[in-house]
Amino acid sequence: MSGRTTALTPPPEAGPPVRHPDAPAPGELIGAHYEYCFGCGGGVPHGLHVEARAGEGVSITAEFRVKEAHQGAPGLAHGGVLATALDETLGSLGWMLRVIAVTGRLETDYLLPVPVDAVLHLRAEVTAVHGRKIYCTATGRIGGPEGPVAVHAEALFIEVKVDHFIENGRPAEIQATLANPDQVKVARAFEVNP
Ligand SMILES: CCCCC/C=C\C/C=C\C/C=C\C/C=C\CCCC(=O)SCCNC(=O)CCNC(=O)[C@H](O)C(C)(C)COP(=O)(O)OP(=O)(O)OC[C@H]1O[C@@H](n2cnc3c(N)ncnc32)[C@H](O)[C@@H]1OP(=O)(O)O
Repeated sequence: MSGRTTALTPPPEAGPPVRHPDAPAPGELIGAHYEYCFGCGGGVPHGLHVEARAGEGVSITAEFRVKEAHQGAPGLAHGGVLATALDETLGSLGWMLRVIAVTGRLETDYLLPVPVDAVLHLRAEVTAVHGRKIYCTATGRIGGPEGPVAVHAEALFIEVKVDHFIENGRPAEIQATLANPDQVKVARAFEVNP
């Protein structure tokens, strides 16, 4: 495709991604990383409620059902919402590498309109890693897991420590999160000590 930025092309020194030995088994459901995450949290009524599963290698599969609250045009999903679904799926790749990573850059191609009530079948994979930089791609298909590609993304995620959230998040939510044992368990899964 044209117009790609060089920032999304791994440098020659980049290495292949390595699945962490403690990564969840293929097919295993990956729960929400944060209850109030707009992408995956159960505590957000109009959120996307993306449901992700570990894939083979360093990959993730996920599903997102487009709801009325996600429209941009009559009966069609908003492009930003679809980018969120891709971003969320890509973010879950951290579970396979056992690192926390945030989106640095996300480029999205919209190939087909996605109607309300459609299920977007998502798949993301890491293509290369260079230091803290994680190069990855994702697709969203409609009509089934093997259906036509409706959206495609290329992204660069950057590894961060849990301090990234503690230093930058609004204190009220950070304190509530650190007081929640389930949430601390999620952070521990990444071998960090909040
Ligand atoms: C307290 C409780 C904690 C709760 C959380 C617990 C657990 C979390 C668990 C799981 C998380 C799991 C899943 C998450 C899933 C989905 C969420 C969706 C993902 C998101 O929605 S996440 C939100 C949006 N995201 C941001 O909010 C980032 C804002 N941003 C920054 O916070 C900084 O910008 C940062 C940290 C990215 C980098 O800052 P920095 O100072 O650490 O590092 P630096 O700038 O040196 O960059 C290092 C190297 O990356 C290159 N680089 C950086 N940015 C680039 C860009 N845009 N384009 C091209 N290259 C880029 C540089 O060029 C350099 O490259 P080089 O090393 O070659 O020089």
